[in-house]
Amino acid sequence: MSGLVIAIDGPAASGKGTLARRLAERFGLRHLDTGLLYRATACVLLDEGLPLNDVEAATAAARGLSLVDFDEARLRSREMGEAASVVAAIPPVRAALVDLQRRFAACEKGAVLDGRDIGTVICPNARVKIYVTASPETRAQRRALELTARGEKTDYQSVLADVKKRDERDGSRSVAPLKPAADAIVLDTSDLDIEEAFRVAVEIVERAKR
Ligand SMILES: Nc1ncnc2c1ncn2[C@@H]1O[C@H](COP(=O)(O)OP(=O)(O)OP(=O)(O)O)[C@@H](O)[C@H]1O
Ligand SMILES: Nc1ccn([C@@H]2O[C@H](COP(=O)(O)O)[C@@H](O)[C@H]2O)c(=O)n1
Repeated sequence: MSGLVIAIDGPAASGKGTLARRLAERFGLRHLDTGLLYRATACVLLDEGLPLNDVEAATAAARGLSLVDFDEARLRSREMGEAASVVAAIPPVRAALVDLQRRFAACEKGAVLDGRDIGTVICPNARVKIYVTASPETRAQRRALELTARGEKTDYQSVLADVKKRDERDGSRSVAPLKPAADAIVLDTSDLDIEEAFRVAVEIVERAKR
């Protein structure tokens, strides 16, 4: 039997990265936060002073990515999340990143990947698919707290506007739009703290392993 591939998808700040990291630790698997790939692609364009809709430059940046060069703290800024969702809507950029993600998932033991299209496009045969969501207001509150703790100047209303804009852009693009796979289990964390959400996610994985 092939390895245990766990696909975690969901909108911005829903808590999928937190769950993916913890599930990887619990089940002894590698973890890939695929959002970092799009953030890193956008970062190359911003650093070179190029527009985010430059298809050729964005595609070349995606093809040239090296996971080891990531400056995670910088990539996780609010500016980079917004820029990532612009380059992520360019079909050749997405195509350039497919193999890298599938190779990561093909590890013998399996892997945990989180993003927007893991269960629908990257790993349609994943043994476990969880679609993590929460209300926009809850997600904005969590993200605003996180950014403030990291020293980024921010306020709840503008983070909420960002979250809604990103939902709209990610959900309406022509290729690999954000949506739950038909066979995903939807986990709404609006009324769950991190521990509660993790307990439910572990149960989902344990059930799928049986
Ligand atoms: N169930 C929860 N209750 C409260 N806070 C949470 C919960 N899950 C995650 N968080 C917090 O919310 C913030 C966003 O979580 P996380 O980074 O896991 O989301 P994400 O979906 O991976 O975001 P992104 O799409 O931007 O990568 C973090 O500060 C995290 O600690
Ligand atoms: N599989 C994925 C992962 C991410 N994206 C796009 O990148 C943006 C940033 O992602 P985060 O998870 O780090 O917030 C996101 O808004 C998406 O536009 C994607 O398209 N597919």
